Amino acid sequence: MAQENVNVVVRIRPSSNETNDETCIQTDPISSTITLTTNEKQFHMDKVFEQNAPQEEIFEYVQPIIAAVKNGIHGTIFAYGQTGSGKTHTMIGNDKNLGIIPRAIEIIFTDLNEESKKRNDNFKFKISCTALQIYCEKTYDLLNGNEKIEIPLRDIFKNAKEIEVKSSNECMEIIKRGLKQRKVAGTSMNETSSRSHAILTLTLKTEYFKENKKHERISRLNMVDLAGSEKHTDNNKTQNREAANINKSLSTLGQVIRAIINPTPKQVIPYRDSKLTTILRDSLGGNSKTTVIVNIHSNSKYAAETSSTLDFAANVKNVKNTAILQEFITSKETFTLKAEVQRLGEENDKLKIELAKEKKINPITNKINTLEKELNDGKNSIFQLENQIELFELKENKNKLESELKKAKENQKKCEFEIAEMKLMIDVLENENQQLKKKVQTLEIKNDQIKNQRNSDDNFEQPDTDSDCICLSETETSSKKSNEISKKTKVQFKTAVAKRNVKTSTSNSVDTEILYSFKNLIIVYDWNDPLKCYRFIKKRNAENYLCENCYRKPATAKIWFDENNTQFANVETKHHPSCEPSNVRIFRKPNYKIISNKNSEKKLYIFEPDNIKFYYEYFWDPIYKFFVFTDCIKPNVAVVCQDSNGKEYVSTEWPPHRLPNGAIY
Ligand SMILES: Nc1ncnc2c1ncn2[C@@H]1O[C@H](COP(=O)(O)OP(=O)(O)OP(=O)(O)O)[C@@H](O)[C@H]1O
Repeated sequence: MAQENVNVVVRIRPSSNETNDETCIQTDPISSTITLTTNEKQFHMDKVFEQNAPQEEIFEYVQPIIAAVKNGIHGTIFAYGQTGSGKTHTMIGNDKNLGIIPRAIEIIFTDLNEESKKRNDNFKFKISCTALQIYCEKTYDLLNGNEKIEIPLRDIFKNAKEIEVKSSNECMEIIKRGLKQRKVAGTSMNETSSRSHAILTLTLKTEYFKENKKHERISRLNMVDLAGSEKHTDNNKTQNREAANINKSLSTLGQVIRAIINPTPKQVIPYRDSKLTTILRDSLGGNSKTTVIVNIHSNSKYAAETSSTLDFAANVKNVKNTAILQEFITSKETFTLKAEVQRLGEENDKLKIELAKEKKINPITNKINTLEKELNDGKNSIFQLENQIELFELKENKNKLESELKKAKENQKKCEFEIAEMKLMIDVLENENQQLKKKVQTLEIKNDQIKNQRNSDDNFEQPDTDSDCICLSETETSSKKSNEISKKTKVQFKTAVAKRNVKTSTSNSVDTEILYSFKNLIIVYDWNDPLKCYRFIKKRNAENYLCENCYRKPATAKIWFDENNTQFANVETKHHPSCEPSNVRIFRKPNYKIISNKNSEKKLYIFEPDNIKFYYEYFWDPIYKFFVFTDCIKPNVAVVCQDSNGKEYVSTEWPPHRLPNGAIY
């Protein structure tokens, strides 16, 4: 669960009938800001309750904490402030104006009873209460009927008397009786001033079964009415001692809060420096949802106390708590076995008592033997049941581990399959690479031959005279071009590429021209649209070529030669998945340049349509009679064609399968 700040609200008590009722505060209820007019200090709170705020409104505000407690989360509500500022009024109130404690008890009982009815008794709850007071740094139990017995601080809630209550009325009666024992006295500022801190705790235990599992939740609601803080006093000696002790515990409370919000390395939060902070340990910086109600006077006479109270409030607001759901889940079997263990344990205890009695009253050995045997049987049963519990828990653990192992194995299989696929792909690429190397070698030999030929003939191609011009004016997109190309152009386009015939198509397959063939790679035209093409690759030793897009679901393409020894590809359209073909794009001058260098090596430069500083460099393939670049995994080809008017243009797959080069000028 996430951390959340302690919630801090200010409640201003109505001004008393004093002669000087000049106020020392200004409030802004919208921004929940309170300003001390004496020093213009501003304090931002979570909520500011004006003087006339009724008890219902305060209770409404703390309802989320009570709801959380009902759902298994610890909660604390405490009132802090100067003596006579309205803490007891806020927490306990009177018969006409009930405070938070009686209202909380009432709503908890009502809601849990309703829940129990609603869930057809698959919801049980138990509520118990404790009431403590801390007076002059000693902790007393207000429910044990003897106020003088101090309870040891260690495990205070175990040592305090906890009374299970069945109804809100019973609970209130017990609490009222306890509170009567609380130390109160008339001070100069409050006729019935609380001279002790009162800590009332309700412990809620709920249980229900869900999917054969028992869910138990145990949460506490602490409701604290602190003793009043006052520095000056004109009271008697006892009251001065009380005031000193009250101030000591409240100043430790302040130190604890400052230590929580300004932590330093190796520093220990001084919770144990006072009884109050020891008990409230979980409520401040611990496992609890906490709201602090800060009660103040508005009268300027109390400006100094009000200021220090608001300083305290501003500090508490920075304390962060982490409230965790207090739930314990046990499977039904474990629960039943545990109950059985408990029953046998109890039986065992009874038997022991009986045995002891028997020994005293009647020393007949037979009876003793029988009882001892029963006792041993009981012990054995307990031992067996405990073993069963352990076995059951181990089995549960084993099942969990097995299912985790199964998942891990499945994952491993997936990974192995992926690795196998990758290896296959690497094989194909390596094969391609080798073929490319061979091709380069062949080209180099060819090139040498051509050079020799040219040297002898002195008959080489002149460089293109337009080669310096790179200005682009017109680039035709494939879609536009697709509409423009006439049937005749198509035919010419195809003829110009490879001078091959389009074969007749059957329903399942079509014979088509090969735009480019590179042993393991063929690029063929889309049989319907010469502005689109498909790429097919061949696995090692495979007869057929596979669609490069949907590599795993092969669409077969096979290379054939007709009677004129013309190469063509037969593509099975039926099995071809709906892969997007690559676009073929047409470029017209000056969007491309063909340049021959001194060695008569022809190169084609196609300029990036959107940025003429970049270009793609293609090398002339003298064998296949088109341009190609092969320095990437997927070679691209570009063919020089003529349209119906005899105008030259370049057709190529677009965009190419690599990044463009830098600008040439
Ligand atoms: N909001 C309020 N509305 C009406 N009466 C109030 C309010 N707050 C306080 N009072 C009255 O003021 C008196 C003093 O209040 P209360 O005893 O609650 O103060 P306190 O902060 O608990 O003081 P101490 O710390 O001395 O115990 C009581 O008579 C109480 O009824």
